[in-house]
Amino acid sequence: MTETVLPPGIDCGTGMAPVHNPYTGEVIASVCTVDATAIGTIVQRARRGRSTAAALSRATRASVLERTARLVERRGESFALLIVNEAGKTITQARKEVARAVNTLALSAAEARRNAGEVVPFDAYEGSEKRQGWFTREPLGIIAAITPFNDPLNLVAHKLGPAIAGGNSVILKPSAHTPLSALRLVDTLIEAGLPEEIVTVLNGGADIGAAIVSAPDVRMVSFTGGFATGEAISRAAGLKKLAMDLGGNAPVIVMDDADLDAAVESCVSGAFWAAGQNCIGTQRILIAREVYKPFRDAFVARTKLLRVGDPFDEHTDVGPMITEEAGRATRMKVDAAVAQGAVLLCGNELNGSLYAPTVLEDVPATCTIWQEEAFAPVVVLQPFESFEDAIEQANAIDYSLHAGIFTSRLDRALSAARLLEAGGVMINDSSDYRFDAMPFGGFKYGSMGREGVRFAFEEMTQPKVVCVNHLGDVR
Ligand SMILES: NC(=O)c1ccc[n+]([C@@H]2O[C@H](COP(=O)([O-])OP(=O)(O)OC[C@H]3O[C@@H](n4cnc5c(N)ncnc54)[C@H](O)[C@@H]3O)[C@@H](O)[C@H]2O)c1
Repeated sequence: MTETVLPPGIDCGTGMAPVHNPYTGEVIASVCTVDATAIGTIVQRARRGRSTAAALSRATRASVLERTARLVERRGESFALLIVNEAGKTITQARKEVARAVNTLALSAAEARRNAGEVVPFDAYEGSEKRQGWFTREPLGIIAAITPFNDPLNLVAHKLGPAIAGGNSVILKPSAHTPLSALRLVDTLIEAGLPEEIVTVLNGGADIGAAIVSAPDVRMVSFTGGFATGEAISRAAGLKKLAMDLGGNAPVIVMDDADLDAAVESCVSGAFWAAGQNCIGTQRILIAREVYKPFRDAFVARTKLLRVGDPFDEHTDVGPMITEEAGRATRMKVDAAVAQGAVLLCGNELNGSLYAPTVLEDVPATCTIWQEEAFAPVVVLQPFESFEDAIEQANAIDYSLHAGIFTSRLDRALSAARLLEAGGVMINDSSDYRFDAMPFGGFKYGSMGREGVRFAFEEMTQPKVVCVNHLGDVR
């Protein structure tokens, strides 16, 4: 499949860029790219979009989003195939992503109808009894949305849905690896009735990304991606609102009283879903010393059963990494850990872009694979001596999106929920559980703002207070 996809409304300035299937390496499409010289035209269009978007009633925004959700659902299989083709997710995982995107769009429509502001209780305070008022939620204007490769549809829906619901215009730059799902989603929004100038999709890399985030008319940058890119964006953006959904290195604690079978099953999925290219994927499993050996043996045995291969095959559990280079970089990090004393229990084999699910133990805490986000199908097993030790090890890393704990004791579960420094604590689930309506984001380094439709909607709108002074008596 080779096709030319032009972003609506912008001329193809710098030529075409190939999009590759990560499994076969085949070019599946060519997309028109733009560079920083196009930024003036882009912002001009976004300004027009801003006025159009703000003038749409909430009812219109909601019905466009509802129609889009229905269209995406109806064409679910074709969206899923596109995700497999450009991102290399397995077909089963791609179908789940489509279902989640439908929900994200439907939630956004509901938010457009629901979240209209609040009454401000002026009259409840002495001295302001003569006043009455409320606040509304107003659009911010132009929002720059920058998205990563790993959930090429749903993470785009998480930006566009709330932004449109809030009456904003958007300049969207999806990952250069996976622009096709984003382009198709925007086409679908337009088909559902969204005026074209409200969303401008741009294909390209860091160059155009940096130009967008530094454009003065842009009021907010909503970014999902890695720490280094987040740092570059925060330096370039200047005085703009920033929402930063960055990486993780998620810990899951397995207590001695846990249901070990459930913990193994859930952690295998948590570690290797989407070939580990998942910001809340389980990277460090901390296991009570008493159950370390049975957990480890069962975990490694279960991991070895995973079928690695063609993501279009319904039976495949683990598809490719986004590029062969990402696989090579992962293997180097694992080799470095082994050279420093880590024990390889399985995996670390690279075949094209397929990287075998990898389990390590005895990893020195100084290793990159312990300290930093792997974003790969690699997991580290580590025993702990006490609950306090587990919490300390879990919290030792400065990147913190989600954490998990398996235990049958309610007191331990609730203590962990209180003590784990993470944006979400999953009890009897691995770290990678996410429901699209919940507040989603990290604690600690770099994290700013929250996604999850209601929360993103609030980030992407601003309150405006209206206060009425009753000059006469108020009864
Ligand atoms: N917290 C979350 O919700 C979440 C979800 C998914 C992925 N992620 C993170 O995303 C990362 C993986 O995705 P990736 O490799 O695509 O991330 P990345 O940071 O390399 O790229 C993300 C996006 O930023 C763009 N970009 C690159 N340089 C830029 C610049 N200087 N200015 C503006 N834009 C620029 C890229 O082209 C891409 O569209 C991982 O770290 C993962 O944890 C986070």
